[in-house]
Amino acid sequence: MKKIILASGSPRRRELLTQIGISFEVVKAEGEEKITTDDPEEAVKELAMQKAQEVAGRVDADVVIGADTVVAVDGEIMGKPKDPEDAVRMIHRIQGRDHEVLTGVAVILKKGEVETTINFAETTRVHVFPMTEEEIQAYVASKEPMDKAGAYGIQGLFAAYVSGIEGDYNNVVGLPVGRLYQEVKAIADVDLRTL
Ligand SMILES: Cc1cn([C@H]2C[C@H](O)[C@@H](COP(=O)(O)OP(=O)(O)OP(=O)(O)O)O2)c(=O)[nH]c1=O
Repeated sequence: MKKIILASGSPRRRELLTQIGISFEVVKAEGEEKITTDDPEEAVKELAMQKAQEVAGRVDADVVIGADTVVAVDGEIMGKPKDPEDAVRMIHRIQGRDHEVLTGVAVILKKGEVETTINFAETTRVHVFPMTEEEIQAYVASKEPMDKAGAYGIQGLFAAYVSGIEGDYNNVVGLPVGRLYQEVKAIADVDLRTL
């Protein structure tokens, strides 16, 4: 059996890869990633690649998958909230309007001496109902926002405030598994489920 590594500590990404029948191990990337651009698409691609490269550099594997998710609204990139006040600020920015969730994906594949890299960003538009101050405070008090980009989880309590999305739902949760699986098959001729 060839070795696939997910370079992410996110339980959501783990569940999504497992859901489509991929067997893998988790090795969380260490150190701080650095963004060198303020373009959200380029930023998430860069962050995902840094995570995948860090792990591929120290662990022997056939495939390493890195990912990073951010929320973008009016050109502002929002990662995870620093504290509850930051979470309140982020929810204020997205309530009652649309924003984008971007997940960058990086895959490093090694076949003998040949190394292939795949790096893309997937964007999903999310529409959020208007929220009252009480609703925002109660949502942040639930602690659900604290480990999530943009301070919300569409798969959790926050679903009560989502009126719709355009694009891949799994991308909002943290990994566009369909596109990931298909791109690896098309570009590297590798089936991640049977590798
Ligand atoms: C917008 C949104 C984000 N998220 C999550 C997905 C990611 O886990 C997290 C964004 O943080 P990331 O920094 O992308 O990932 P991570 O820190 O969880 O894991 P690692 O750095 O080890 O790869 O936000 C949701 O679960 N639901 C949502 O609706």
